[in-house]
Amino acid sequence: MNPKSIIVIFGATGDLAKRKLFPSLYRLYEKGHLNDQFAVVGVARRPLSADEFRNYVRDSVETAFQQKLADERFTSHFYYHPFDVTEAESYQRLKSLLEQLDGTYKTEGNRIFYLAMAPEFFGTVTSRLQSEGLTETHGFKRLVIEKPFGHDLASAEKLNDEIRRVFSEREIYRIDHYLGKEMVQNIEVIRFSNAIFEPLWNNRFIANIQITSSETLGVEDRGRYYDHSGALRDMVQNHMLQMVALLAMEPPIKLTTDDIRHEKVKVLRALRPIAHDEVDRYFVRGQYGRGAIHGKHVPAYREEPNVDPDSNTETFVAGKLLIDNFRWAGVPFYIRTGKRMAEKSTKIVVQFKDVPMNLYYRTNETIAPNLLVIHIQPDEGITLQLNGKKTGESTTITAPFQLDYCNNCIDGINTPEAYEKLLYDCMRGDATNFTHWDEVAASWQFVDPISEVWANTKASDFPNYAAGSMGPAAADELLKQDGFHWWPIEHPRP
Ligand SMILES: NC(=O)C1=CN([C@@H]2O[C@H](COP(=O)(O)OP(=O)(O)OC[C@H]3O[C@@H](n4cnc5c(N)ncnc54)[C@H](OP(=O)(O)O)[C@@H]3O)[C@@H](O)[C@H]2O)C=CC1
Ligand SMILES: O=C1O[C@H](COP(=O)(O)O)[C@@H](O)[C@H](O)[C@H]1O
Repeated sequence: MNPKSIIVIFGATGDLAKRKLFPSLYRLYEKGHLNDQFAVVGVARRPLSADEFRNYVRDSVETAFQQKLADERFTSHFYYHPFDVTEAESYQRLKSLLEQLDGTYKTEGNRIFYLAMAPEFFGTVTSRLQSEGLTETHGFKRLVIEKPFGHDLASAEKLNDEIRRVFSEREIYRIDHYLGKEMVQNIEVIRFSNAIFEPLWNNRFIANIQITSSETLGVEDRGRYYDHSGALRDMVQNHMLQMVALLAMEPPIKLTTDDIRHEKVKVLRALRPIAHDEVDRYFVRGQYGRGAIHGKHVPAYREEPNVDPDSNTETFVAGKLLIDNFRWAGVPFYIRTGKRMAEKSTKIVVQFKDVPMNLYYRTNETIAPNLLVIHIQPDEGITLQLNGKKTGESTTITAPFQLDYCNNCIDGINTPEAYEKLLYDCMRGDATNFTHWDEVAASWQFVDPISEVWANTKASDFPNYAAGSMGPAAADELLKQDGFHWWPIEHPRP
């Protein structure tokens, strides 16, 4: 089914639209997932003509794919409507444009409003869309909303109340772009379609689960936003907890949006709350100092543009999460994420418990644990680490070996970009890979006490990790005290 819709992008001249949204729409168009019954209207303040905007879109696509567009077929679907979203009058002209385009492209009154602009505008835009009649349509109306969805539970509730006055929960698509990643979507398939995993997927057989999402980039030009956010709000509240939920949820009754979300919410609600006086025991914060990444010297976080030179903001978080339910009681989920780390890598390592009796036991030799590694990015695939006889040695000497499947090594397969999948899902009305309000609320509830403690206590040791390292030593201690260690994130492909 090819969806028909007008997509209104608020913030169409911004970084997100340019780097992600236009290229993703182009890929959908090129693959034939969009028929000709679609139009995109860009909204931003700067005065561009329709032609200038189309050139801007063309440029963004050509930059993303490093190839020239052959003709104007794709960009001819784009329109531009310059106005300041805080001014009520301009919405009437936008309304007329949408009605006119609806006739031209036969989009049956279907409208997607994509808020790709600063969150302070989310409430204003949604209420104006209603008061000026843009949401009165005979087709569907949907709201796509970018992160951050609030900066704590109270602000998220306020924002949610504002948008729920205009859009029902079913019409709201809260973006978490990790949910659009191929291998994040693969987690449930790996778990629920393999007879060898599901029986072992519990506290009887799993020792711990580790999720690492490390970046080599610093804050780039987002210092103003990031210095008020930090890694806990920027990455943990959303992407990291979403991955925890997918790894820990019960098998849903059916693979429907509601059933999957229901199971994820149950996990987030079962996270053991961290009391203020327990934060130091379960969580570690870090901030990068100067260092070198892949041989290039980079400045400390406090030296980045638009960052307070005395900033207390964390650029790294490691945490130990416990899920208080029958399946996971006693199994630590370790998470870590940070900027300016040694590698760009997102990986999940499931460490299985040791065999009950080590027949190959020798005083100075230990048997390696079985590991299931889910490679999210940049490499995609899974590795299963098993043990076998060490070649050429007697049967008492074991050695680990890896069964390796590489998803993005297959010739001709070009994994769709997360935004491409999410835009297409939204156009088709599939909200499975978007976050429900209950998930957002439960995540903030978990994260809030940690950010409260960190906001109120100055980290005396910041900066406490060098750019280009794997974070502060305390993150290693977190696992060491439980008898574990972080598994390496580099994974040389054969
Ligand atoms: N960039 C990214 O990689 C990511 C961004 N996000 C989120 O996406 C959203 C957009 O981010 P990003 O694109 O980086 O932001 P930018 O600052 O690059 O872009 C903001 C956009 O909003 C427009 N704008 C600002 N004020 C007004 C106004 N009063 N009326 C109309 N338009 C206005 C700007 O255009 P003009 O100046 O012409 O008005 C511009 O198009 C944010 O919520 C961000 O958190 C989420 C994940 C990643
Ligand atoms: O949402 C965000 O994610 C990016 C990391 O995304 P990835 O797809 O490159 O792993 C992060 O850089 C950014 O700070 C954060 O807002």
